[in-house]
Amino acid sequence: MSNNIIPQQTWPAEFAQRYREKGYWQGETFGQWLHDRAQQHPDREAIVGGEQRWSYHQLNQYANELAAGLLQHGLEKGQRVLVHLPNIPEFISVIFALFRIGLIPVYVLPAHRIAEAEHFANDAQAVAYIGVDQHAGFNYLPLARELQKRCPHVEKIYIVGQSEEFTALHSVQAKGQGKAVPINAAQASDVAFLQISGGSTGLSKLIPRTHDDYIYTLRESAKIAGLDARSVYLGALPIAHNFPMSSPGFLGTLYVGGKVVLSTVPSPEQCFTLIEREGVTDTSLVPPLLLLWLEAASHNKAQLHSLKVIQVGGAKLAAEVAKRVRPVLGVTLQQVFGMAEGLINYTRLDDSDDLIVHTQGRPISPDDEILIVDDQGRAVPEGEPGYLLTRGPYTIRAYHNNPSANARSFTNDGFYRTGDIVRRTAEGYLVVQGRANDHINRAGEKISAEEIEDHLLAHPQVFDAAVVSIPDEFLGERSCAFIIPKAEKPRPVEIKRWIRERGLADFKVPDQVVFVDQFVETAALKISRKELRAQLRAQLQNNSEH
Ligand SMILES: O=C(O)c1cccc(O)c1O
Repeated sequence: MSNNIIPQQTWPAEFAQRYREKGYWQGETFGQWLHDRAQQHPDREAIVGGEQRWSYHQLNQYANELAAGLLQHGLEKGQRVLVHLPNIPEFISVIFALFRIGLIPVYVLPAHRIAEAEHFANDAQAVAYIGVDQHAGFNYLPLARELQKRCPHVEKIYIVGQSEEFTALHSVQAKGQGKAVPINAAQASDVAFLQISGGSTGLSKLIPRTHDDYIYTLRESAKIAGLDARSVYLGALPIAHNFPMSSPGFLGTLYVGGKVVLSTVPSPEQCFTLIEREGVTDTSLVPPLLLLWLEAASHNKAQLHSLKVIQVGGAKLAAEVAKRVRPVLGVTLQQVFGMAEGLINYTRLDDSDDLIVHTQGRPISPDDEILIVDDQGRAVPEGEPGYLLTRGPYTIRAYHNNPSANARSFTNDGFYRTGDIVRRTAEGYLVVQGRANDHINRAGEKISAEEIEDHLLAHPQVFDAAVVSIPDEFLGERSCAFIIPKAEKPRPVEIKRWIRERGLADFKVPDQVVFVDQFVETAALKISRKELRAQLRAQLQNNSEH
């Protein structure tokens, strides 16, 4: 039963045919291309991380060994596996092992905790979890234990590092040594992995990406970012994120035969050292990190001399900050506006400074269809802001196993409602103006207001709660929880602790907690959550201005 991924709504045949005819989908798989690169340039460096330095031959071999070991453990094609790893080389050998034998990784962010892991395990009906003993001061073994207790279908747990009662990942690899595996058990049209959505409404949804569609974005993204075999990409953001994974990210770099350097943290201290030591040419950052890097580079630019391009995305970059990139860092800025569901826009490296500073770029593909519409779904006049809808050769047609989200998020003719509000310039570039969804974009992490409200409402002293985004100079946005207490008012720290103890990622803990007696002054009882959040946000901003 759990062997087969639930059938997806996918591209209609005539679209699929067009995407193949135009050469976007080339029938290639992840398992195949890594094998090809290892044949083409076995000794070239592929991955550097911590003390490890792997050639393409080694990466491919380790992926093979892991794949063979996992098959011996009884895992089967089509099954889902949670991959909960930080920026370490094993992240990459693990996912290629899974790709090769047609197992489906589900990427869990290192910052995610038991609540998220449980949700993804259930949603994907995962049979295994691959994690790490500890990272960034957090011990993941209790999480793995709890996960297995809550989700008995997660039968197998593999751990990088001290595995205690669980299976050590290296023992799986050892078991697979010298065993043959097929280079490629998957079809290019198969789902290769499940990426996670930002969770704009309620819980995160799973995003099924096929080999064909994702490899298309890698190939084009690498071209648009100017990557080639001499490129050295630094993974500074958590590489489980779609952005450093594929825009063009570590996968785009490996696709063209470059070198990937992994940093376990995105701090300027560690990253600048790696950039200098490894001759890093490209990296990607979210706006708050770019601010830190700009600050650090103002005294310390010499270490960055190999760096050529920085992609910035995940949240809107202020033009004032964008302007400082070239003078301060001596590199070309590439703005990226993308989403794990598909559509990616880039400014091009040879664009005018004006486009690079003031827009979020244009789509990858000539077949990315863009609609900008009003509340009634009618196209807005050119240049006016509206809701962004899109459809194309690498934008999903449905979430995994989620009919209600699919009904909300896709039009009948297969356009994805991105939830972003954009306008399009005369040159065809998009400028992000805002969003339709009530999520908080906290330094690139998208937090669903609804998800946090549900957890707050579970608190015994909370009568009602509304979570809103507040502009923040550094984070872009921070979260504020408005709470109507029951008889006894809890302290803000108790509310924050509550969210942590519910097993949620730290970035979801409200930055600010405000207690109020009621939400609306008037008798406007029929107010929507969305209007309510807007009112509260305005209220807080008015108060802070007075
Ligand atoms: O999800 C994102 O924010 C994002 C940003 C830039 C590039 C991407 O691929 C993304 O998924």
